Amino acid sequence: EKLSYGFYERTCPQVEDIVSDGVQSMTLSDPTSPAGLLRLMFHDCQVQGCDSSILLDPNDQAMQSEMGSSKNFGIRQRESIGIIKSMVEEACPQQVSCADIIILAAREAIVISGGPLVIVPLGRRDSISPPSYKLADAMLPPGNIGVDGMLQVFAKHGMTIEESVAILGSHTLGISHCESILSRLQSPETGKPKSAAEPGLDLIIRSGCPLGSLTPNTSFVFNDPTTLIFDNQYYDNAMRGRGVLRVDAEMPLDPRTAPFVQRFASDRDGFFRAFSSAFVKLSSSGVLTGNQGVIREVCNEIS
Ligand code: HEM
Ligand SMILES: [Ca+2]
Ligand SMILES: [Ca+2]
Repeated sequence: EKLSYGFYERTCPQVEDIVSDGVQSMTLSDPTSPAGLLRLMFHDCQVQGCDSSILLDPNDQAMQSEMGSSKNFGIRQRESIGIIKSMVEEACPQQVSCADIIILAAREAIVISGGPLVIVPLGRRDSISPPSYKLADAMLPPGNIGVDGMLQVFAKHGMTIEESVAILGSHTLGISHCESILSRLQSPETGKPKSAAEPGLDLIIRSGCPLGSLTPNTSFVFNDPTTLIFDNQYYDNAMRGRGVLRVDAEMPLDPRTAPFVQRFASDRDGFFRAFSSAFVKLSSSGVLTGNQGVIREVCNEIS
Protein backbone atom coordinates (compact mmCIF):
# COMPACT_ATOMS: atom_id res chain seq x y z
CA GLU A 1 0.00 0.00 0.00
CA LYS A 2 0.99 3.58 -0.58
CA LEU A 3 0.72 6.71 1.50
CA SER A 4 -2.30 8.78 0.55
CA TYR A 5 -3.68 12.27 0.76
CA GLY A 6 -6.74 12.40 3.00
CA PHE A 7 -5.74 9.21 4.81
CA TYR A 8 -7.39 10.32 8.10
CA GLU A 9 -10.44 11.93 6.44
CA ARG A 10 -12.85 9.47 8.06
CA THR A 11 -10.86 8.20 11.06
CA CYS A 12 -9.44 11.46 12.43
CA PRO A 13 -10.35 14.54 10.41
CA GLN A 14 -9.11 16.83 13.20
CA VAL A 15 -5.57 15.46 13.28
CA GLU A 16 -3.93 18.26 11.29
CA ASP A 17 -5.60 20.92 13.46
CA ILE A 18 -4.56 19.18 16.67
CA VAL A 19 -0.94 18.95 15.56
CA SER A 20 -1.00 22.55 14.40
CA ASP A 21 -2.41 23.77 17.75
CA GLY A 22 0.17 21.69 19.62
CA VAL A 23 3.13 23.04 17.65
CA GLN A 24 1.80 26.58 18.03
CA SER A 25 1.59 26.43 21.80
CA MET A 26 5.00 24.77 22.04
CA THR A 27 6.49 27.49 19.84
CA LEU A 28 4.98 30.18 22.07
CA SER A 29 6.73 28.76 25.12
CA ASP A 30 9.96 27.94 23.24
CA PRO A 31 10.47 29.74 19.91
CA THR A 32 13.27 27.34 18.98
CA SER A 33 10.94 24.30 18.98
CA PRO A 34 10.33 24.33 15.18
CA ALA A 35 14.05 23.79 14.48
CA GLY A 36 14.12 20.82 16.83
CA LEU A 37 10.99 19.31 15.27
CA LEU A 38 12.32 19.65 11.73
CA ARG A 39 15.66 17.98 12.51
CA LEU A 40 13.84 15.23 14.43
CA MET A 41 11.95 14.32 11.26
CA PHE A 42 15.20 14.02 9.27
CA HIS A 43 16.81 11.79 11.88
CA ASP A 44 13.76 9.55 12.09
CA CYS A 45 13.44 9.12 8.31
CA GLN A 46 17.16 8.57 7.78
CA VAL A 47 17.24 5.49 10.05
CA GLN A 48 14.97 2.61 9.01
CA GLY A 49 12.58 5.02 7.29
CA CYS A 50 9.96 7.38 8.77
CA ASP A 51 8.68 4.91 11.38
CA SER A 52 9.12 6.85 14.64
CA SER A 53 11.99 4.54 15.63
CA ILE A 54 13.81 7.59 17.02
CA LEU A 55 11.17 8.02 19.73
CA LEU A 56 11.70 4.62 21.35
CA ASP A 57 13.33 4.59 24.77
CA PRO A 58 15.49 1.67 25.84
CA ASN A 59 13.34 -0.75 27.87
CA ASP A 60 16.13 -2.82 29.34
CA GLN A 61 19.91 -2.99 29.45
CA ALA A 62 20.06 -5.00 26.23
CA MET A 63 17.99 -2.65 24.11
CA GLN A 64 19.96 0.43 23.11
CA SER A 65 17.89 3.27 21.72
CA GLU A 66 18.86 5.23 18.62
CA MET A 67 19.53 8.16 20.90
CA GLY A 68 22.57 6.18 22.08
CA SER A 69 24.26 7.13 18.80
CA SER A 70 26.50 10.19 18.99
CA LYS A 71 25.15 11.19 15.57
CA ASN A 72 21.93 12.08 17.38
CA PHE A 73 23.75 14.66 19.49
CA GLY A 74 21.54 17.74 19.89
CA ILE A 75 18.29 15.99 18.91
CA ARG A 76 15.42 17.48 20.92
CA GLN A 77 11.62 17.72 20.94
CA ARG A 78 11.07 13.95 21.19
CA GLU A 79 8.81 14.58 24.19
CA SER A 80 6.79 17.12 22.21
CA ILE A 81 5.69 14.40 19.81
CA GLY A 82 4.51 12.34 22.81
CA ILE A 83 2.48 15.28 24.10
CA ILE A 84 0.84 15.90 20.72
CA LYS A 85 0.20 12.17 20.40
CA SER A 86 -1.72 12.13 23.69
CA MET A 87 -3.85 15.05 22.43
CA VAL A 88 -4.54 13.10 19.24
CA GLU A 89 -5.33 9.89 21.18
CA GLU A 90 -7.96 11.74 23.18
CA ALA A 91 -9.78 12.79 19.99
CA CYS A 92 -9.22 9.64 17.91
CA PRO A 93 -7.93 6.67 19.93
CA GLN A 94 -5.58 4.24 18.13
CA GLN A 95 -5.94 5.80 14.70
CA VAL A 96 -2.92 8.01 14.08
CA SER A 97 0.69 6.78 14.04
CA CYS A 98 3.53 8.54 15.82
CA ALA A 99 5.39 8.41 12.49
CA ASP A 100 2.71 10.57 10.82
CA ILE A 101 2.69 12.96 13.79
CA ILE A 102 6.46 13.50 13.40
CA ILE A 103 5.91 14.47 9.74
CA LEU A 104 2.90 16.68 10.46
CA ALA A 105 4.74 18.42 13.31
CA ALA A 106 7.76 19.10 11.04
CA ARG A 107 5.43 20.39 8.35
CA GLU A 108 3.79 22.69 10.90
CA ALA A 109 7.19 23.81 12.18
CA ILE A 110 8.04 25.03 8.68
CA VAL A 111 4.75 26.90 8.15
CA ILE A 112 4.78 28.55 11.56
CA SER A 113 8.29 29.88 10.81
CA GLY A 114 7.18 31.47 7.55
CA GLY A 115 8.00 28.61 5.18
CA PRO A 116 5.83 26.84 2.59
CA LEU A 117 2.82 24.72 3.46
CA VAL A 118 3.89 21.28 2.25
CA ILE A 119 1.02 18.95 1.40
CA VAL A 120 2.14 15.56 2.70
CA PRO A 121 0.64 12.12 2.07
CA LEU A 122 -0.13 10.14 5.26
CA GLY A 123 -0.69 6.57 6.40
CA ARG A 124 2.69 5.69 7.93
CA ARG A 125 2.81 2.99 10.62
CA ASP A 126 5.13 2.75 13.61
CA SER A 127 7.99 0.26 13.80
CA ILE A 128 7.90 -2.73 16.11
CA SER A 129 11.57 -3.67 15.71
CA PRO A 130 13.82 -2.61 18.56
CA PRO A 131 15.82 0.53 17.82
CA SER A 132 19.52 0.24 17.17
CA TYR A 133 22.18 2.81 17.88
CA LYS A 134 24.42 0.93 15.48
CA LEU A 135 21.99 1.46 12.62
CA ALA A 136 21.73 5.13 13.57
CA ASP A 137 25.53 5.35 13.58
CA ALA A 138 25.67 3.81 10.11
CA MET A 139 22.84 5.76 8.49
CA LEU A 140 23.08 9.29 9.88
CA PRO A 141 25.58 11.51 8.07
CA PRO A 142 28.57 12.70 10.10
CA GLY A 143 28.44 16.40 10.96
CA ASN A 144 31.55 17.04 8.89
CA ILE A 145 30.34 15.39 5.67
CA GLY A 146 31.24 17.15 2.39
CA VAL A 147 29.16 17.88 -0.71
CA ASP A 148 29.93 14.51 -2.26
CA GLY A 149 28.73 12.46 0.69
CA MET A 150 25.72 14.72 1.13
CA LEU A 151 24.62 14.20 -2.49
CA GLN A 152 24.88 10.44 -1.98
CA VAL A 153 22.71 10.61 1.15
CA PHE A 154 19.91 12.40 -0.67
CA ALA A 155 20.24 10.48 -3.95
CA LYS A 156 19.19 7.44 -1.89
CA HIS A 157 15.92 9.30 -1.25
CA GLY A 158 15.49 9.85 -4.99
CA MET A 159 16.38 13.52 -4.83
CA THR A 160 17.90 15.53 -7.65
CA ILE A 161 20.87 17.81 -6.92
CA GLU A 162 18.47 20.75 -6.90
CA GLU A 163 16.31 19.05 -4.28
CA SER A 164 19.36 18.07 -2.22
CA VAL A 165 20.49 21.69 -2.10
CA ALA A 166 16.92 22.71 -1.22
CA ILE A 167 16.47 20.26 1.67
CA LEU A 168 19.73 21.54 3.18
CA GLY A 169 17.91 24.88 3.32
CA SER A 170 16.44 23.41 6.51
CA HIS A 171 19.53 24.94 8.09
CA THR A 172 17.71 28.26 7.77
CA LEU A 173 16.41 27.34 11.24
CA GLY A 174 18.14 26.51 14.48
CA ILE A 175 21.60 26.16 15.85
CA SER A 176 24.76 24.09 15.68
CA HIS A 177 26.65 23.31 18.86
CA CYS A 178 30.37 24.00 18.78
CA GLU A 179 30.79 20.27 19.38
CA SER A 180 29.34 19.66 15.90
CA ILE A 181 31.90 21.90 14.18
CA LEU A 182 34.97 21.14 16.29
CA SER A 183 36.64 19.39 13.37
CA ARG A 184 36.46 22.64 11.41
CA LEU A 185 38.07 24.58 14.23
CA GLN A 186 40.83 22.35 15.47
CA SER A 187 42.88 19.49 14.15
CA PRO A 188 41.39 16.18 15.37
CA GLU A 189 44.88 14.70 15.82
CA THR A 190 46.69 17.47 17.65
CA GLY A 191 43.80 19.48 19.06
CA LYS A 192 45.59 22.58 17.80
CA PRO A 193 43.53 25.37 16.23
CA LYS A 194 43.29 25.16 12.45
CA SER A 195 44.31 28.10 10.31
CA ALA A 196 41.46 29.75 8.41
CA ALA A 197 42.41 27.66 5.38
CA GLU A 198 39.18 25.70 5.32
CA PRO A 199 36.67 27.14 2.85
CA GLY A 200 34.06 29.36 4.39
CA LEU A 201 35.35 29.22 7.92
CA ASP A 202 34.26 32.67 8.92
CA LEU A 203 35.35 34.77 11.86
CA ILE A 204 31.77 34.70 13.10
CA ILE A 205 31.93 30.94 13.62
CA ARG A 206 35.37 31.15 15.16
CA SER A 207 34.27 33.84 17.61
CA GLY A 208 31.05 31.95 18.44
CA CYS A 209 33.13 28.91 19.38
CA PRO A 210 36.30 30.35 20.93
CA LEU A 211 38.74 27.52 21.49
CA GLY A 212 40.19 27.35 24.95
CA SER A 213 37.24 28.85 26.80
CA LEU A 214 34.89 26.42 25.12
CA THR A 215 32.23 24.07 26.45
CA PRO A 216 31.53 22.48 23.07
CA ASN A 217 28.30 20.75 23.96
CA THR A 218 26.56 23.81 25.38
CA SER A 219 28.02 26.66 23.28
CA PHE A 220 26.44 27.10 19.88
CA VAL A 221 26.16 29.34 16.83
CA PHE A 222 23.08 30.21 14.75
CA ASN A 223 22.75 28.30 11.47
CA ASP A 224 21.83 31.54 9.70
CA PRO A 225 21.22 35.15 10.85
CA THR A 226 17.42 34.64 10.86
CA THR A 227 17.47 31.49 12.94
CA LEU A 228 13.74 31.60 13.80
CA ILE A 229 12.54 32.35 10.26
CA PHE A 230 12.21 29.83 7.45
CA ASP A 231 13.55 32.00 4.63
CA ASN A 232 16.32 31.82 1.99
CA GLN A 233 18.90 33.70 4.12
CA TYR A 234 20.75 30.43 4.60
CA TYR A 235 21.92 30.54 0.96
CA ASP A 236 22.95 34.17 1.02
CA ASN A 237 24.78 33.56 4.29
CA ALA A 238 26.61 30.54 2.84
CA MET A 239 27.65 32.54 -0.25
CA ARG A 240 29.19 35.13 2.07
CA GLY A 241 31.44 32.43 3.49
CA ARG A 242 29.49 32.05 6.69
CA GLY A 243 28.17 28.52 6.24
CA VAL A 244 28.36 26.89 9.65
CA LEU A 245 28.80 23.20 8.86
CA ARG A 246 31.33 22.00 6.32
CA VAL A 247 28.60 21.12 3.83
CA ASP A 248 26.97 24.55 4.24
CA ALA A 249 30.32 26.18 3.50
CA GLU A 250 31.20 23.94 0.55
CA MET A 251 27.91 24.01 -1.35
CA PRO A 252 28.46 27.54 -2.73
CA LEU A 253 31.93 26.48 -3.95
CA ASP A 254 31.19 23.12 -5.56
CA PRO A 255 30.31 23.42 -9.26
CA ARG A 256 27.50 20.87 -8.90
CA THR A 257 25.66 22.71 -6.15
CA ALA A 258 26.76 26.36 -6.58
CA PRO A 259 24.22 27.24 -9.32
CA PHE A 260 21.33 26.20 -7.07
CA VAL A 261 22.72 28.00 -4.03
CA GLN A 262 22.93 31.17 -6.12
CA ARG A 263 19.42 30.79 -7.51
CA PHE A 264 17.81 30.03 -4.13
CA ALA A 265 19.60 33.03 -2.59
CA SER A 266 17.66 35.33 -4.88
CA ASP A 267 14.51 33.27 -5.55
CA ARG A 268 12.70 32.42 -2.35
CA ASP A 269 9.68 30.91 -4.07
CA GLY A 270 11.87 28.72 -6.26
CA PHE A 271 13.57 27.48 -3.07
CA PHE A 272 10.19 26.79 -1.47
CA ARG A 273 9.02 24.77 -4.49
CA ALA A 274 12.17 22.60 -4.64
CA PHE A 275 12.14 22.25 -0.84
CA SER A 276 8.52 21.07 -0.81
CA SER A 277 9.13 18.31 -3.32
CA ALA A 278 12.30 17.27 -1.46
CA PHE A 279 10.40 17.20 1.84
CA VAL A 280 7.76 14.86 0.38
CA LYS A 281 10.50 12.53 -0.87
CA LEU A 282 12.36 12.49 2.45
CA SER A 283 9.17 11.98 4.44
CA SER A 284 8.02 9.10 2.22
CA SER A 285 11.21 7.07 2.43
CA GLY A 286 11.15 3.53 3.78
CA VAL A 287 7.69 3.87 5.30
CA LEU A 288 5.63 1.05 6.78
CA THR A 289 2.02 1.03 5.52
CA GLY A 290 -1.11 -1.13 5.50
CA ASN A 291 -0.69 -4.05 7.90
CA GLN A 292 3.02 -3.47 8.47
CA GLY A 293 4.10 -2.21 11.87
CA VAL A 294 1.59 -0.86 14.38
CA ILE A 295 -0.01 2.29 15.64
CA ARG A 296 1.76 2.77 18.95
CA GLU A 297 -0.41 3.95 21.81
CA VAL A 298 2.53 5.69 23.47
CA CYS A 299 5.25 6.89 21.14
CA ASN A 300 8.28 5.94 23.22
CA GLU A 301 7.29 2.29 23.82
CA ILE A 302 6.50 -0.75 21.73
CA SER A 303 3.42 -2.03 23.58
C1 HEM B 1 24.05 15.89 4.93
C2 HEM B 1 23.03 16.29 5.57
C3 HEM B 1 23.04 16.97 6.92
C4 HEM B 1 24.03 17.10 7.85
C5 HEM B 1 25.45 16.58 7.80
C6 HEM B 1 23.46 17.83 8.95
C7 HEM B 1 24.13 18.13 10.14
C8 HEM B 1 23.62 18.90 11.15
C9 HEM B 1 24.33 19.22 12.37
C10 HEM B 1 25.71 18.69 12.75
C11 HEM B 1 23.55 20.05 13.10
C12 HEM B 1 23.88 20.68 14.44
C13 HEM B 1 23.30 19.86 15.60
C14 HEM B 1 23.71 20.42 16.93
O1 HEM B 1 24.89 20.71 17.09
O2 HEM B 1 22.84 20.55 17.83
C15 HEM B 1 22.34 20.26 12.34
C16 HEM B 1 21.30 21.05 12.76
C17 HEM B 1 20.06 21.09 12.12
N1 HEM B 1 19.70 20.36 11.01
FE1 HEM B 1 20.95 19.33 9.81
N2 HEM B 1 22.16 18.14 8.67
C18 HEM B 1 21.85 17.63 7.45
C19 HEM B 1 20.62 17.65 6.83
C20 HEM B 1 19.47 18.15 7.40
C21 HEM B 1 18.13 17.94 6.89
C22 HEM B 1 17.78 17.12 5.66
C23 HEM B 1 17.28 18.60 7.74
C24 HEM B 1 15.77 18.70 7.71
C25 HEM B 1 14.98 18.13 6.83
C26 HEM B 1 18.10 19.23 8.75
C27 HEM B 1 17.62 20.06 9.75
C28 HEM B 1 18.39 20.63 10.74
C29 HEM B 1 17.88 21.61 11.68
C30 HEM B 1 16.49 22.23 11.68
C31 HEM B 1 18.93 21.90 12.56
C32 HEM B 1 18.89 22.81 13.80
C33 HEM B 1 18.50 21.95 14.98
C34 HEM B 1 18.29 22.68 16.30
O3 HEM B 1 18.28 23.91 16.33
O4 HEM B 1 18.10 21.97 17.29
N3 HEM B 1 19.41 18.92 8.53
N4 HEM B 1 22.40 19.53 11.16
CA1 LIG C 1 13.18 5.83 11.74
CA1 LIG D 1 16.52 31.73 8.44
